[in-house]
Amino acid sequence: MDADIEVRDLRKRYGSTLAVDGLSFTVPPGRVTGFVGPNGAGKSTTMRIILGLDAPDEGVALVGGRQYRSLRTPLRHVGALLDAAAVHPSRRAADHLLWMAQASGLPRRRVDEVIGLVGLESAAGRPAGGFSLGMRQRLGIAAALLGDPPVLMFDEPVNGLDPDGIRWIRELLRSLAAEGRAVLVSSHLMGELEDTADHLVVIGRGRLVTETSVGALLAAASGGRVALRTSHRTEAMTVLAGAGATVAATGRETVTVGGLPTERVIALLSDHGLPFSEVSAHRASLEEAYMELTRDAGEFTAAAVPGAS
Ligand SMILES: Nc1ncnc2c1ncn2[C@@H]1O[C@H](COP(=O)(O)OP(=O)(O)OP(=O)(O)O)[C@@H](O)[C@H]1O
Repeated sequence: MDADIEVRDLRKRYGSTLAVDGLSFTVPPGRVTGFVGPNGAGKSTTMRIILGLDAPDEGVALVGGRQYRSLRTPLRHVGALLDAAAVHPSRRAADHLLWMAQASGLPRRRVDEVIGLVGLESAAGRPAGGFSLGMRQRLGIAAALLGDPPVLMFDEPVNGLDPDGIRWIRELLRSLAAEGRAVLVSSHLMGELEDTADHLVVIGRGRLVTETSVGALLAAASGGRVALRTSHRTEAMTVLAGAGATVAATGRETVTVGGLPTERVIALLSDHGLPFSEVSAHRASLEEAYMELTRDAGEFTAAAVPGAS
């Protein structure tokens, strides 16, 4: 079976809300694909449709070339973490996994394996109702991994986690992709995916904004700009802007400069006796790249910032 997800011309309406509006994208094997868009963009709806939990009005969603509902043992094809709270509170973690494994004809030893993979050994015999959010996320991930599936989907997996939990999930996602699996991970915050995703599917109001590699997006957003650190920020900005540069303050002592080569920036500062401690090629953050990407899409930006006009 192919390890990929294919979404083609998907459309889904709830009453007067068009949640997904003609969306198409693919999630190939061997990399982490970030699924990004503001709250309400249609990410969860798309994931639910991929998992057969909701039916599209138009279009198809395929896992390994097949519709979810046609899979006889779905856990072996795709694992998903959509809602970490979806475990009966009085059920012990190991029993929850065993029940899932038995329903899919998976051996009991697989339960112990996934408990080990997510580091829940010491809590496996306890009722899930007493679990912290981080432990519930781990249990949800253990369930997703149970069938050793080639395709994995995680809806906002780092929501509410502490820095250790976030680091753990990032490393796990990367290692699952390195094993050749197709990994789709959603987030409404671009920055969260900076160190995790290789590729991005960006959506807004149910429509595709762009499908791009993280590297290409960052390179385009960094586009020949120079990062400058100086204790004389205001004076430096005045001099550089006077020479035709586009300047933007990024911190108390930091500025990005567009439209002038590095040598010219250095020459201008030196000519005006302005000290600087650092001049380097600017590396945009994913958040900056995202803002740039959506800046001209007025409708999309308005959706990203409720109440903005
Ligand atoms: N079952 C439903 N009934 C009615 N409207 C719904 C339903 N599910 C989603 N919607 C609406 O569809 C739109 C898309 O919602 P969805 O949850 O898919 O977005 P999202 O990108 O996952 O957002 P978030 O980042 O907040 O999770 C929203 O306007 C939402 O209110």
